[in-house]
Amino acid sequence: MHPRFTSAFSALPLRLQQALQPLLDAADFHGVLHANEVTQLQQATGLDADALALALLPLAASCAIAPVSNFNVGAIARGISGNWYFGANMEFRNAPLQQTVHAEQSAITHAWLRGETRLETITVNYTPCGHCRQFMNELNSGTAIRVSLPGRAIRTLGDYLPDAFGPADLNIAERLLTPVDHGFALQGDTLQQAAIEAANQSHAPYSQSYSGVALRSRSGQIFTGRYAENAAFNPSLPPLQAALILMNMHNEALDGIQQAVLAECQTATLSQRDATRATLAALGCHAFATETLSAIAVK
Ligand SMILES: O=c1ccn([C@H]2C[C@H](O)[C@@H](CO)O2)c(=O)[nH]1
Ligand SMILES: [Zn+2]
Repeated sequence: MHPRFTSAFSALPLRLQQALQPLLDAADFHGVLHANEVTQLQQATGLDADALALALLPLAASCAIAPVSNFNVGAIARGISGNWYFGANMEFRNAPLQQTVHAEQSAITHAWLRGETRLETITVNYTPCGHCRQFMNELNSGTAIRVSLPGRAIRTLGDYLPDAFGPADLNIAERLLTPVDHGFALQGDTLQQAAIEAANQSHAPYSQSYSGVALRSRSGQIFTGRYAENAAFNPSLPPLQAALILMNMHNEALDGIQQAVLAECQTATLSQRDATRATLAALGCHAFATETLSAIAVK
């Protein structure tokens, strides 16, 4: 298993360790537990789904990158497919705190990028902050998503976010996780096409400034991220952060990005370009060159 899991793994109940070991040892373990694996783990441990997710939280929290706070937050998003997705907070040295990714955003975006279309429950090791509650209120599950925390009764987002402000207040019907295709033509090389494809699936109903990012990692793999806007604007997740979430879940070091492409419309109201370049530079990636910078998606 990846070394970041070993310490948390060794503190898990023995039966859970035994059932988990082959899954974590698989070379293709990328922070997802498929529905059949979840069932298998429940059978082996006798835990119900909620208790199992709580027991697994220390593993998700092991994926945290928190050089500023040293505060590791782990989350598990549970989709209607039955698949579970790990998430963890990510902080970036030499960048503003605003670039931080919260564990809940990580787990939700992880699920979204892997094609999950609705979430039922999110399990987190700390009470979700206001920013995360607002981020979750963008989901197509609305305030019904179940929120499970250690030592607390399960409640819904509605309980944690009463009198919520959300997309409906701006007369927006689109919701996060409902599949969309903005129809921009794919063009350019593989990385550019991946970025455009991500922009096509981005959630930007407030600005229509669709955007996507594609990163080529040290191992040569491509990771894409979609922009996820929020009705309250500030909790929006930039496309670079989404791609970094996937990269982190794939055990790839964030400081090993070889090349990055941002796809966005030149005529859009908003631009991710400068913020993306700055955060990439903070990660030591300067291959956000002008020629690859603006893989302009053409409708
Ligand atoms: O709901 C929360 C609250 C905080 N954090 C992270 C953000 C930051 O990295 C650290 C300190 O706030 O904890 C989360 O991931 N989720
Ligand atoms: Zn938060």
